[in-house]
Amino acid sequence: MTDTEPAAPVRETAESIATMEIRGAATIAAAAAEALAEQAEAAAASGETASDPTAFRASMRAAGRTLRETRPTAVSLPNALRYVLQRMEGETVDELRRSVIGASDAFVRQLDRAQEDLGQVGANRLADGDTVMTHCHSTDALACIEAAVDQGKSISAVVKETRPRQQGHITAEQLRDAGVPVTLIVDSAARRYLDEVDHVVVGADSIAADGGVINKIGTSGLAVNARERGVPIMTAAQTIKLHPETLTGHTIEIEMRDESEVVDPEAREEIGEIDVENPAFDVTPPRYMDAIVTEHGQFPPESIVTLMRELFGEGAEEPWAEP
Ligand SMILES: O=C(COP(=O)(O)O)[C@H](O)[C@H](O)COP(=O)(O)O
Repeated sequence: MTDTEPAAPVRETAESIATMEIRGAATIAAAAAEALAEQAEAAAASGETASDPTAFRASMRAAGRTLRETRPTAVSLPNALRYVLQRMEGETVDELRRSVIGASDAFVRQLDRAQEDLGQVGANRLADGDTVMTHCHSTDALACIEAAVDQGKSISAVVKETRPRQQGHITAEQLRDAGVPVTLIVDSAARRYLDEVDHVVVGADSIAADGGVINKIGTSGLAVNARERGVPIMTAAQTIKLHPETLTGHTIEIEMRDESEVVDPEAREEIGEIDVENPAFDVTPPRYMDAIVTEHGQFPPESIVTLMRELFGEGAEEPWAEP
């Protein structure tokens, strides 16, 4: 490692986030915070960063930039980096190291607690005997369903497979392990099954100031169909999913992923000269979402801006940027 090049654990975490071995907004946030703690340990142990607080700080910012550049849509990633790097303080390398490790630990603990708390709120919206429909794999959404089961409610699930990467299979396995009877369907069967469903529960990668929910591609179509069938839909999202930059008019970048996730290279050869596009996320307008469930309670999407201001003020700092 040179003094500005992040340590191996940061590079490995960044690679795992980019290739989606580590995925899902909350999991990405925890991994990023933990990688910063590992960077602090490594930087305090060797080279110029071990004796020079300025070099140490620069190496932490560089690690933040490497992690930030992996995936653009889930705001939990920059929010995690912000939380840890804003709490980096001290005159000596040892003080700086300890502050980073303390902030990283506190962040991960808060994530777990927030998920538990929002799970209770989401569970209260579900009734004994309900069938829920899910999209993609969201640990926040699963927390609601699992909490409902823990409350003694009998819940069953219709799980969308979620092309192209089929994260629905992970959801199906986890719900099965929680004792929830699961029916797995292809995405295009969702509308047909909505008549048998009492609630749609999804997660979020980001929530915009106007209450728009950014989540796995297909969420917005599901929400429109759910509204048309009269099925309530909630987003389970802890507040690290609130996107502070949208308070000042910025839009959220939708990640475009490689076409090989949609068509395998052999089939691609055969298809020849056509465009293949693979947007990973979409935006559900607030009017199609019934509630955003957070660790602070549930909110109508249009009022989420109040919570966002309270938690993030008027904007977003970038403590990983070069001074
Ligand atoms: O859209 C996805 C995952 O997309 P990908 O698989 O592309 O990362 C999830 O619904 C959110 O990230 C919320 O997940 P969680 O509730 O676990 O934060």
